[in-house]
Amino acid sequence: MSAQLLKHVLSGPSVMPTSPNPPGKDLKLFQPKKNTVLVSHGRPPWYGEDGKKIGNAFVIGVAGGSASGKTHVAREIVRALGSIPTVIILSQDSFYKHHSSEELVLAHANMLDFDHPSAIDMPMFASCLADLKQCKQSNIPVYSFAEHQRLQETKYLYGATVIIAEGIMALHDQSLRSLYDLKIFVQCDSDLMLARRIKRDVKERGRSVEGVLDQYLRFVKPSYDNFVRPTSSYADIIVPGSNNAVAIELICTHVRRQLRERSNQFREKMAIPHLSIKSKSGSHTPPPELEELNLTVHPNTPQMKGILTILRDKNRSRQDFIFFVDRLSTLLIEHALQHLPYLPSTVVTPIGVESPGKKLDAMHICGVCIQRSGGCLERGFRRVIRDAPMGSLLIQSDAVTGEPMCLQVMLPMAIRFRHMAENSWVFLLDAQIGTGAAAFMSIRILLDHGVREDHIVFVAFLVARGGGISILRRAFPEVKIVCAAVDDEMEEGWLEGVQDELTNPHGVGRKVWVMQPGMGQIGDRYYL
Ligand SMILES: Nc1ncnc2c1ncn2[C@@H]1O[C@H](COP(=O)(O)OP(=O)(O)O)[C@@H](O)[C@H]1O
Ligand SMILES: O=c1ccn([C@@H]2O[C@H](COP(=O)(O)O)[C@@H](O)[C@H]2O)c(=O)[nH]1
Repeated sequence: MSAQLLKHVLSGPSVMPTSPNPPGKDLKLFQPKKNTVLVSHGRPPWYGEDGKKIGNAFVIGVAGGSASGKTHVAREIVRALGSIPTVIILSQDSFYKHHSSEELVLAHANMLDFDHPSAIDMPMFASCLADLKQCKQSNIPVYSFAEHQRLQETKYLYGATVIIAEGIMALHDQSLRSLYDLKIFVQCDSDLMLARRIKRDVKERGRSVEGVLDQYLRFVKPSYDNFVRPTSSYADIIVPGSNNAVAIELICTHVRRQLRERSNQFREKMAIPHLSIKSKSGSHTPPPELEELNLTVHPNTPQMKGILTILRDKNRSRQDFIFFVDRLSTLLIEHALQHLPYLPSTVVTPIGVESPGKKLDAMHICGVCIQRSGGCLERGFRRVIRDAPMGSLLIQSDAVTGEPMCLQVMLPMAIRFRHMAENSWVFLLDAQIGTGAAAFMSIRILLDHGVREDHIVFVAFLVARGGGISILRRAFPEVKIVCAAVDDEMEEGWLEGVQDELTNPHGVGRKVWVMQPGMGQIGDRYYL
């Protein structure tokens, strides 16, 4: 088993991975949570150079009787996959329907049938699963076993490479079966299932032994015989409900092979054919003409030149650097506001004159900074656009392949819900666009959520003309890119032995492909 400890990301800042293998944690005791995106070393690109998605998430359906061991099998698969980037165990239990007060009275008397296929909201389950499979976000319902009720809240999920959907009826409907790449049925003796269910429901679901037995005889066993067991004929693999380590290893070998076939050396494609004119590697490709790039470059006023001169000066103090970065980000965000829609608006002035003007016509505006250096633009953003929610994306290069890896997605509410994302304007903030790999991934994440391409305004201090910008422009021509300057001169190459707390705490052998325009490592200069 891999030594990678899976981490729960997306449920709060405290769960950011701090190290792939924290000391003192017993991996055997580690229980992968259901309905949570589990991240090991990050998610590699799931799209090609054209910005279009390559394939879908790999979806496994796991059915079987109640307490047959479906959750156990799903968790063991996650554990055995170990370093697979991002996994969700999606539980069918979340999709039990909302119950009326009359139904709740029956439920608490063990008289409500939870084992009939009609008890589960199959269309909703299929639609959430289909969204996740297509790399879109989903806000799934939350169900309380203790209350026998669907709760008000929903759970936001996004970004899994592998999805394991488990439930007694997971193979029942064709609409679900058509979404699976692999169908599993967990086969278990009825007496073992009953014994496990009594133990589990008393301990974890607040039930009495008598109640569990009543419900079992009235609903659970007949339903197993009539609806659940027959679905085993749809399964690709029948896994025993106990002693199933060999079956699980076989499944994992299959999944690993499938994922390998889908991998795609993205960083190389972004960087290699577009070497800069001052490349250290000696290869020369003419950079694109500025007009071709369709950038919104801030007018090169003397004041702008002055700020850029200060920021390019490697001998400037950190205090100066921070002060002028904040000024520059304020100016750039002001400049970027020209891309938002405005409506005519007439006001009456204090001297009683009607004055025709404009007012902003955007429903939701939010900012998303690409960590860490995108955070340098946050202060400017907040100064100009008051009260706009901010989110962040953590994207880092893989230590071995150099691929951009998505480690954390913390998006504002307006983007988490698709209907709101479709009406949102998003300012994506990063200090510079070099290889363009992080910008590419961030734009793709927003598009996956339903943000319109022409509603994305990317704001960066500098763009490297010979970097990935032309590929980025070709892939996402509608995105507005606003910058202070476009640099021909930049440093380019592999940075070796970089130490960073998240992915490579010891700094050994880590190589990062860098293309840095004239301000160098802006995040380091601002924060360190
Ligand atoms: N292969 C197994 N070996 C030992 N105990 C198991 C195994 N599979 C499941 N169990 C135990 O049985 C109980 C029910 O399993 P669970 O996976 O929750 O069932 P399901 O999801 O099918 O309802 C749990 O307490 C679990 O620890
Ligand atoms: O409110 C509820 C909802 C469901 N159940 C029982 O749960 C099992 C399915 O869950 P497993 O994790 O697959 O065992 C099903 O047999 C229902 O009877 C419940 O008791 N109360």
